[in-house]
Amino acid sequence: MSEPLLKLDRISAGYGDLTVLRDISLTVAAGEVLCISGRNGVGKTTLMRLISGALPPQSGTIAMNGQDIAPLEPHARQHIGLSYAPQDSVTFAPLTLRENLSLHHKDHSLDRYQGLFRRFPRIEERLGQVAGTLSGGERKILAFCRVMAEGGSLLCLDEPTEGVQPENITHMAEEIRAAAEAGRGLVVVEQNLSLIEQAADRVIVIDHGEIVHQTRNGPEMRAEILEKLKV
Ligand SMILES: Nc1ncnc2c1ncn2[C@@H]1O[C@H](COP(=O)(O)OP(=O)(O)OP(=O)(O)O)[C@@H](O)[C@H]1O
Repeated sequence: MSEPLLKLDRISAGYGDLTVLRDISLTVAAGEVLCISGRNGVGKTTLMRLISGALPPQSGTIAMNGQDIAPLEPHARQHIGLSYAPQDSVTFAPLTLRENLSLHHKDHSLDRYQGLFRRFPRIEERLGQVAGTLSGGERKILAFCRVMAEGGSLLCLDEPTEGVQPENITHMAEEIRAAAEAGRGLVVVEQNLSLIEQAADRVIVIDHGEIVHQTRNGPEMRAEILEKLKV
């Protein structure tokens, strides 16, 4: 059998002496959407930092397509197909939307965004506006468009829907499903149950740095997640 796109085996990670994640094992296959949910401060962003390469593991292994990626810096992981949109969406405030979307591509072309512009027409309408004047939700959509167009085989999105209105959450879910159907794998940290229901194949709930529940998307999923999110 082929190796999963992403495999974490018994990972622990944290900051200095503080261990935030304990004994995390998970896989993501090509064509699969794995959502990670959990209450505030339980380690979801820490997990994304670990996958993206911003944070080294304290123990355990992390592999992409069977290759140990622990030694690889974030840019090297990006080079082998890992695209990451952090929770605090990286947009360059003094630059226009056009520049935010195009400067990191050699050809500076916006052609790769045509499908995304159809789903999020306000982004295309405002290409000449500087990103610093966007609302919080609009900035999240801009960052979402940028990462979805990056072309990575593994997309990691940290709370893409924060501050985004329901109609656009549905559009994000459609894009996520389309990416999965095109064979990409996605890890999406998300609290929004609507996005999870519309986009996930599977969901993992983290609490106190450990996986406390795993389930496939289905009629019982919402109730199971809500039960695990109870304080
Ligand atoms: N740079 C850091 N140094 C020390 N502790 C940190 C650092 N970043 C995060 N933490 C701590 O790690 C724990 C997990 O934080 P993390 O951001 O991973 O949580 P989260 O599940 O993403 O939360 P939220 O849902 O609020 O975004 C928290 O207790 C946080 O205070």
